[in-house]
Amino acid sequence: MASPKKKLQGLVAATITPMTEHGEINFSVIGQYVDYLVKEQGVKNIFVNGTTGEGLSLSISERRRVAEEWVTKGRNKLDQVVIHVGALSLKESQELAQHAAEIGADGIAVIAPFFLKPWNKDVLINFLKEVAAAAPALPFYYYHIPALTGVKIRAEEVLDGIQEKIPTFQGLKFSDTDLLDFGQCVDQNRQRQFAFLFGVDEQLLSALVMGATGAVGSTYNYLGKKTNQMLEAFERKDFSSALNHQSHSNKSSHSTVLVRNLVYHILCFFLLKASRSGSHLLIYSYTKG
Ligand SMILES: CC(=O)N[C@H](C=O)[C@@H](O)[C@H](O)[C@H](O)CO
Ligand SMILES: CC(=O)C(=O)O
Repeated sequence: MASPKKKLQGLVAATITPMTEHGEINFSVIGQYVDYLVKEQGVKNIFVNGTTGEGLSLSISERRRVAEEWVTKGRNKLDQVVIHVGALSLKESQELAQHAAEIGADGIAVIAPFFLKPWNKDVLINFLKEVAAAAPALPFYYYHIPALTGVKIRAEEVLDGIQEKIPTFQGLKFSDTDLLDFGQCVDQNRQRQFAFLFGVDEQLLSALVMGATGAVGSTYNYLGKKTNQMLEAFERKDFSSALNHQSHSNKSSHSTVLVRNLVYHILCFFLLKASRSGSHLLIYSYTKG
């Protein structure tokens, strides 16, 4: 059984799922990957099987094995391992939630079902509640990513009264550019100890101003160290350095795509030979600008 955890804060790397060139999961590099994140990037929290990890493109049995491997290899090295267990099937999602608890993960996160979509807040909350109930001892995070799920219910609305429905609710992973919605989530839950984890890496500084307590993102796989410098600058109220850090990271992501892709490809050379969803999402998102 998981013990009540300290709050998830700071940077959380959304891990890539390493693949062999034949499209099979390459479990053998996960130990190395953990060491790389901790030693080279100063990142000690991970988010597994999410968007970056292509969790929705893996089979349930693969998702279980990937989660197990990260938890095992991260033991005594990482602070927290959060497993994304969202799925279209409630049963599968519950199975993954229960499995995450059994293997000793530190939390679970769930996106909204995205094919037959919940049409209002209550329908969404009921789904999330059923999944959370399958892992009653694990902190639960709602993963808001409307651009990919198509579920546009504002996060502020979802959070309103959520703890009464989901006692294990511990925070929000907010992957959207609507900083008004994000700010209202923070503002209306000030007295609660929720984690407000921002998920649009390019706008993290703005989200910090609005009250983000941490960030989950793909870029922290290789910009972790630099982003930690930005967090430190923000903490000491050196906003001009913080802005320099953000601009620098963004420049490599959107204008000079090459620099960032180079770093990414070096990382991928060691970790990832193929991607389950065709061209890797990261490459897509880095080159789209
Ligand atoms: C769509 C997507 O993958 N979003 C990620 C988190 O949710 C981000 O970490 C982005 O990958 C990142 O901001 C780069 O564009
Ligand atoms: C960024 C993130 O949280 C994800 O890839 O799921």
